[in-house]
This record gives sequence, C-alpha cells and structure tokens, in this order.
Amino acid sequence: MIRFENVGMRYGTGPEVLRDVTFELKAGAFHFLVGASGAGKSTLLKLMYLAHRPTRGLINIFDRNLASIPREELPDIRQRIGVVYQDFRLLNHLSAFDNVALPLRVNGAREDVVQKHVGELLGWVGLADHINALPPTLSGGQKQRVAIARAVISRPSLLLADEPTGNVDDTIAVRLLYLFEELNRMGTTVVIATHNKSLVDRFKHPVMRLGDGQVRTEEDEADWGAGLRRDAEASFGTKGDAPTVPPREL
Ligand SMILES: Nc1ncnc2c1ncn2[C@@H]1O[C@H](COP(=O)(O)OP(=O)(O)OP(=O)(O)O)[C@@H](O)[C@H]1O
Repeated sequence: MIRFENVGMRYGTGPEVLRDVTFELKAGAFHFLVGASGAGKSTLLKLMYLAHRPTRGLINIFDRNLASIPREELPDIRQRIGVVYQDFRLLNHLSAFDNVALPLRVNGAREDVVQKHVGELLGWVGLADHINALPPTLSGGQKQRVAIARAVISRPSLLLADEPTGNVDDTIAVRLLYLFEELNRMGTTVVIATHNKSLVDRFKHPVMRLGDGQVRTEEDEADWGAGLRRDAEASFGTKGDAPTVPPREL
C-alpha cells in the first residue's frame, strides 16, 4: 500500500527533519506512529497524504511511484485518503452535519444515504446533540470528533490521523479507537500518530517509532520504556541535567 525508501525531508533550507526513512505499510495494516514532540510525525503523515514532496528518496503509494504520478492524477489519489488534521480544518460556516456530509456529497451520494450515515456517525462519536452546531461554537474535543467523522465517513482506503485523541477524555478516546478498528476491519489501512501511551498499550497494534529522523517498527511494547527514555534524553539531556525545582513560596 505504501513504501518509503531512504526518504529525506527538510523544510526550505532548514535541517533534515526526516533523514533516512524506510518502511512498508501493507494493505489492511493498523499502526501507531509515536515519537517525541518535533520528531517529525506530522511531517511523515504529510508526505503520506501528499501535502509535501520528499527532498529525496522513493515513495510508493497505492503501488505507484509518487515521482511518476502526473499532477492532475493527485486529487484522485488524495480522495482515497482520509486525514484527521491536528488542527481539525473544519469549515466554520458549515454545521457539524454538513462538514461530515461534504465528502459524501462531493462523491454524489444520495441525500437519504447522507442523512442516514452522517446522523449515525455523529451519534456514535457522541455528537447527536450538536449536529447543527457551527464549529466555532464547539469545544476542542467536539471539533476533533467532527474532524474524525469527516475523515472516516467515506471509508477511505487509507486513514491518517494526527493526534486524533489529543483533545478528548479517555472514555471518548477508547470509543474513537474502536471506530478506527471497525474501519480497519472493513479494509482501511490505518496510521495514528499519538502521544497517548495508554491507548498504544491497550490496543496492541504495531508501533512505528520516529526518532533521529528515522522510523523503527516496534512490535514489542516492552520497548516503549526504552523508546521514551531515548526521546526524553534526546530532548532534555540526561536526568542529571534536570532543572532545580524552585522552593515553594510560603
Ligand atoms: N512548515 C514548516 N516549516 C519549517 N519547519 C517545520 C514546518 N513544519 C514542521 N517543521 C519542523 O519540523 C520538525 C518536525 O515537526 P513535526 O510537526 O513533523 O513534528 P511532530 O513529531 O509531529 O511534533 P508534535 O508531536 O509536537 O506534533 C520540527 O522541528 C518543526 O519545527
């Protein structure tokens, strides 16, 4: 489904964010993508949903070499990819319902089908009472759930979600993971970038870890501790460098 070979990526003249990324995602896979803040998770997802081109290396998507896909064919490929953006990207002048309905309507779905599916899905994510709300009147967690519903409504071949549970409580996070798993059972390949260790532990899908500009696949959750320690040391130095806690004022 997706293959990266020695992919590098930098923004402008900045340092390489991704240095030498090589991995393969098989159709029907479900992976968590983890790594320290700033490790490049969003950047990797952006390459996968074709928002950026790599500065070097090979990307195969849906078994085609990205470099040889004509620009005019990219929108068709993007339509097969559902994306949950970290900043939601909802259309503020459309209701929650109409935001979620948009991908179906763009694809020419019948209005009775739209009404049924969008209503059911918004109910599932706990927004039955907010169907007609405009995004600016919703909380962060509610917006996030509208964004998720919009990304999954048309059953994409590939779902890429950037920190999709960052704004919701644990109960809703688990429910959203069940939704992603259901989609995966129906054939969608899923990649979820997350900092939520308890979700990764609970759902036991293979982990892709980004660090030092590279991806490693960790099947063994025991590696989590080592990975987290590596991330913390890379970001903050060793334990000995910890700042002194100021005394509590009396
Ligand atoms: N548009 C951009 N222009 C320049 N640098 C960027 C841009 N977007 C990201 N970066 C840099 O690329 C690096 C990786 O950022 P990215 O957002 O991919 O990390 P992340 O792992 O998703 O972080 P987080 O967990 O905090 O969301 C960071 O150093 C960031 O400053």
